[in-house]
Amino acid sequence: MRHYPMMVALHQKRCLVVGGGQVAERKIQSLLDTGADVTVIAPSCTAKLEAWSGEGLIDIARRPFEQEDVVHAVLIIAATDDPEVNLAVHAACQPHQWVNIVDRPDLCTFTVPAVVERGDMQIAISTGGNNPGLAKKLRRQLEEWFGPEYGAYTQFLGDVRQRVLRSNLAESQKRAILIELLDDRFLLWTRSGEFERRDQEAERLLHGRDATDQ
Ligand SMILES: C[C@@]1(CC(=O)O)c2cc3[nH]c(cc4nc(cc5[nH]c(cc(n2)[C@H]1CCC(=O)O)[C@@](C)(CC(=O)O)[C@@H]5CCC(=O)O)C(CC(=O)O)=C4CCC(=O)O)c(CCC(=O)O)c3CC(=O)O
Ligand SMILES: NC(=O)C1=CN([C@@H]2O[C@H](COP(=O)(O)OP(=O)(O)OC[C@H]3O[C@@H](n4cnc5c(N)ncnc54)[C@H](O)[C@@H]3O)[C@@H](O)[C@H]2O)C=CC1
Repeated sequence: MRHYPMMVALHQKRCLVVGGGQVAERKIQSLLDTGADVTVIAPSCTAKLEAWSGEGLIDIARRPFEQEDVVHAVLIIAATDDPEVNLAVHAACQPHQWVNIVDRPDLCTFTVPAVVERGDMQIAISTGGNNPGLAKKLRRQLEEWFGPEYGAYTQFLGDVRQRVLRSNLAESQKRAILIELLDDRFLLWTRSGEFERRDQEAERLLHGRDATDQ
């Protein structure tokens, strides 16, 4: 059955990760980027997880998993190296909880995609569990195509779009500007650091005249 791709707001949501190894660390990194409230249950953790705990970014309970640990978590990831423990985590979860069992794709109610991250712009890649290595390879290829400028570019497009939508322009004019805004020149100016030129052109679009005329 195909999974539904969605971007989930996890800010301050309680997330439980059982296991504190390399795989757990990778999943936790992306959870922290969302502002999730992350608790880790594991007898031993990687140095990075210990460091995050020291900085107050995550809570670690340094002991084996217990069934009651899943209570109150909206999202649970079982990432231990013991298949039986991972199964026990799955068994403890309720149907309304989002569950990822790292060694049992068939039991996952969500899986984690490979992600190209450029500020607010994200490209998520799933292979439907067929080959995570392919997702990783495609992520690396796309990272070549979508450079770091896409973060600032997305921000710029968001700011101008908001101004267009809040303006008193006619709907047809708004639509025309939003289409024009996606012309590659704005991307190229962002890439080359010509922000003033880019922003002036955006002003010209918004006001229908040369911004320097003002
Ligand atoms: C179903 C899923 C569940 C989930 O974890 O959410 C899952 C399951 C499994 N992964 C396994 C192995 C590997 N996974 C990776 C890497 C990643 N795995 C990720 C996601 C997913 N992995 C979900 C499906 C995603 C999709 O639809 O494609 C990525 C994309 C996201 C992330 O984890 O952050 C991340 C790349 C991030 C990046 O670099 O961008 C590598 C490569 C490496 O580590 O270098 C290997 C070794 C090579 C190999 O085995 O292919 C195994 C066998 C374990 C064993 O051997 O016991 C299972 C279990 C099974 O398949 O049975
Ligand atoms: N889905 C994915 O992306 C991938 C999944 N895997 C699977 O993930 C598993 C874990 O891999 P790694 O993180 O590399 O292993 P690891 O050996 O680095 O870490 C295992 C962790 O599990 C913890 N643990 C063991 N028993 C526990 C218990 N009873 N309660 C709580 N924590 C417990 C350990 O303390 C340790 O922190 C592998 O066995 C493999 O099956 C492996 C690669 C990718």
